[in-house]
Amino acid sequence: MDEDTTRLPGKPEVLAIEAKGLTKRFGDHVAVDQLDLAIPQGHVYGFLGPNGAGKTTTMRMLTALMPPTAGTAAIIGTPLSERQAVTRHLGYLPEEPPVYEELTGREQLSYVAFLQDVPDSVAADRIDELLAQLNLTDAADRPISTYSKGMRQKIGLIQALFHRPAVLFLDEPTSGLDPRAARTVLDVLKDLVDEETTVFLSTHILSVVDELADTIGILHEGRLVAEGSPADLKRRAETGEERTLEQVFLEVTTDHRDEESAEVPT
Ligand SMILES: Nc1ncnc2c1ncn2[C@@H]1O[C@H](COP(=O)(O)OP(=O)(O)OP(=O)(O)O)[C@@H](O)[C@H]1O
Repeated sequence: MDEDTTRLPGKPEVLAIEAKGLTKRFGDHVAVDQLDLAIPQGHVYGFLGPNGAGKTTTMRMLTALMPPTAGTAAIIGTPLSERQAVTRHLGYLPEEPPVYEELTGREQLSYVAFLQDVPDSVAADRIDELLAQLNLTDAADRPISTYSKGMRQKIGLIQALFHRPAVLFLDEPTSGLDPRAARTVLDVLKDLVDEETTVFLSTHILSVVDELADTIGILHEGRLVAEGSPADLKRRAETGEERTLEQVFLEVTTDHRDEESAEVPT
């Protein structure tokens, strides 16, 4: 039988991110509780939730950095258990981007290119292009130890997208950025989405997901308590009344521990 279900007529396209019953326990504490996700390729998924809701833990599991306690997940159809294969499909910008303080921004990116087997001739041009796109050219040859938080964040973003991954996981990508720098990063993300990159974006900045996300998922106490398009979430099903994303967030992140439903609340 043909394994490639993407090419069979009538069969659904392989999902960018699929999770079934994904669960993480730390001792008695359930940080992520039976999470199901089905995110199509090319989508932007905005992942919201209060502090401690389990967002970073979810991203660490989906990027194969932390094994789940239970459940399964796959990136572009490759199960997380096939760690090497799965990491080729994905890029990850964690909250604290991993960088060598003593290297310059350019050297750090050259090192990343080397680790990713990108030939020097190709890497140099791509590094120049990305540094320019993120307004880092002037700082490129200074040690990272002299960088501001926002500059580090941009280097972290370049690292995450350098190998042109199909799926990009971003933890607070605009954290520490001034409004102009945040706009630059959002424009870079929009270009990636135009090229069919799937973006899984965790942030506390609601306007960012409101602008970029095709689907928003809200996590509370490890459970997905709401999921839908920004427009659907903001429209009350019963009355058609409009509300802000902030109102939705505040409503669905009150105590939902005993509720089973992950539907859009009305
Ligand atoms: N390594 C760990 N050991 C024990 N508990 C952990 C560990 N990592 C996370 N937790 C706990 O799991 C829960 C979820 O944490 P997580 O960092 O995933 O939340 P978050 O939604 O990313 O929060 P924030 O918005 O504050 O970054 C928290 O209660 C946290 O204390």
